[in-house]
Amino acid sequence: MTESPDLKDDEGDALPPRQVDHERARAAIREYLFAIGEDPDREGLRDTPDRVARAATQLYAGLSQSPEDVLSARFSIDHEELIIVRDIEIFSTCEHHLLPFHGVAHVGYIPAPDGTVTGLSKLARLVDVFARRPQVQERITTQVADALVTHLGVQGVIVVVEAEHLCMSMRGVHKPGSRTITSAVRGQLRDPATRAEAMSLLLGGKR
Ligand SMILES: Nc1nc2c(ncn2[C@@H]2O[C@H](COP(=O)(O)OP(=O)(O)OP(=O)(O)O)[C@@H](O)[C@H]2O)c(=O)[nH]1
Ligand SMILES: [Zn+2]
Repeated sequence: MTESPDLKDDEGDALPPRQVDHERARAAIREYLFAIGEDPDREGLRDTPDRVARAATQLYAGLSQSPEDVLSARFSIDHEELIIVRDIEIFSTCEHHLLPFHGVAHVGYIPAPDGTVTGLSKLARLVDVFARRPQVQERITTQVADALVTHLGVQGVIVVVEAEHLCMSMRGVHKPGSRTITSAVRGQLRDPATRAEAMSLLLGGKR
């Protein structure tokens, strides 16, 4: 397994990618069902711990993936202008309540000075690497931006994420429909004119 530099221990050393321990997850969900007053042996719930453990391998697949693997697809096309992929659907899990948050991510970047770009789909894959972990929205946003700087050497990047958090909709404060918007901007895209152009392209025609 390759090391994943974005996963660090308390000393800042890189941790190896993590796989879901299926048996442990299954046993924990069975126990959780007992804890909420359910009977995990009743017919409808009998296979639920196993299903939830299998679902966890998808929901948290990003824990075993690293951004540099995704960004290894590179093409030299001598392009040094803004590239934007917007409306990338994003599903993540809030690390506070383990409930979903769902929305869209928009990613724009100005390639490295040598004009090297990555595949368009890789931007969406990069978002998934960070979204498929227990997360907060701000961290996904900054991790995507920083990965493009670190691994692709981009001259500028802007990432905007808009999402609804089910922990705010179906419990707690009970505010369905509220959307949280986060952004991260690096390099040349901090320039006000470039940033304004990027924002109008990112959000253009949507409002
Ligand atoms: N900043 C940030 N907060 C989040 C995110 N997802 C969930 N939260 C918030 O995490 C906070 C946790 O607050 P706590 O007071 O510790 O937990 P709680 O008692 O369940 O809070 P309530 O949700 O207000 O009922 C809540 O305000 C959530 O809205 C996120 O992605 N970013
Ligand atoms: Zn939450």
